[in-house]
Amino acid sequence: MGAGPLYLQPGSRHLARHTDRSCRAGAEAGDRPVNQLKSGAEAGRRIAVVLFNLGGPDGQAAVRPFLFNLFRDPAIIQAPFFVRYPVAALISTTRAKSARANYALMGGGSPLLPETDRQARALEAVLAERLPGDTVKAFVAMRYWDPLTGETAKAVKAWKPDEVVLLPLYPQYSTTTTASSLKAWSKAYRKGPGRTTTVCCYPTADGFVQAHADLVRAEYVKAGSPKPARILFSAHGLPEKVITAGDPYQRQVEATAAAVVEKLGDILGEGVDWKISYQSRVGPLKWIGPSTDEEVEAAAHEGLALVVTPIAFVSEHIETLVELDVEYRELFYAHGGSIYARAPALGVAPAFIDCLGTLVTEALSSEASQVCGSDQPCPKAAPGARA
Ligand SMILES: C=CC1=C(C)c2cc3[nH]c(cc4nc(cc5[nH]c(cc1n2)c(C)c5CCC(=O)O)C(CCC(=O)O)=C4C)c(C)c3C=C
Ligand SMILES: [Fe+2]
Ligand SMILES: [Fe+2]
Repeated sequence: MGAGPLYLQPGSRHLARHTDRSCRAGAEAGDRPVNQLKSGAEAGRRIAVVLFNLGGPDGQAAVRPFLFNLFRDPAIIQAPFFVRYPVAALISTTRAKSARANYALMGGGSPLLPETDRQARALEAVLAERLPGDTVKAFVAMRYWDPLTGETAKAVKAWKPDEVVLLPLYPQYSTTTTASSLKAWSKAYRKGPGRTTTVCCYPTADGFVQAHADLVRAEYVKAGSPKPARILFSAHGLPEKVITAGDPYQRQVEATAAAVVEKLGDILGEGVDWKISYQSRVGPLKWIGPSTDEEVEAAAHEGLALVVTPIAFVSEHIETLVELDVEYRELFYAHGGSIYARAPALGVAPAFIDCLGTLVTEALSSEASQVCGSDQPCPKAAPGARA
């Protein structure tokens, strides 16, 4: 597995540039008056914001090649090239049939790109208001399917930005997602124009947490405010050895859940509790737990109403629309559960998009090459951060 701690390079230049302020919940910089963010010399900047996500097949024919791209990534399968390629070919071929059936439930392909495009347009609108005089364009770079990172890097180069802000749509940092995307970007954007600043992660950033809390509360109320009930924060799982090797993902997922819980004091308490679980296990390795299916089954047996909320995905895709909405729902009812509700992914929730806007303005006003919307310790030098 890609457990190499790419983000911990003691003695690197990045480490020295990582200032104290870059790891605070990022509200201040975005709230600063615009004229404090840019001097006259900087007025009229061309600002490219690059949104990173995993990507998903856009139709049935794309499922196998998408899976091949995913499994040949050394961040996902850590093995030499000559082992990884045949393994990727084998897994993508054997997994393609069931994966195609799941994508067919969503109309044939993944909604991830249209969802991400909507987020890109919403972010442009927020930034156009916050940075009048500058021209901001949000680009989408997917890791395993179109628009692939190399293609987006070419488009950004051609646009000739003065500033480039790298903004992963992974709130919690992982070597398997954030680092993999940023590494691909570094390679593709070598010698590209503009000053680059990387947002590493934002597991406890204000608007991100608030948007989650609002969506969970609304879903719980819509379900009739049942008691006894459980709010289940479901995150994508990872092999245990990735975490043991130093990946901060699980710690950051826990920090997100704790921050959302703090805002849900009005519904949590007597008769309503919460838990974290991990979904989407792939392959034979031991993954972190508890698993979402175990927790769904346990809640049904305990006679609890369940409100499941995706906590590490910011848009709807196969793991929300099929796993959470179809598979786990069926599992819950099969085990005698009564009420199963699912809070939507953040999508273009205004508080979330506003938070992304704040992360971008904070990055633009930062001297450091990497900023982070978190009060948690962050990876010191994400690949992609400028030297
Ligand atoms: C927090 C986000 C994600 C982490 C961490 C992650 C790790 C991870 N994923 C796989 C294997 C698969 N992931 C697949 C799809 C997929 N995964 C994420 C997010 C995270 N993955 C997204 C956004 C998507 C795209 C979904 C879409 O709508 O297309 C798939 C393909 C689907 C399937 O066949 O189940 C696989 C396979 C591993 C092995 C891993 C960590 C090691
Ligand atoms: Fe995944
Ligand atoms: Fe049962």
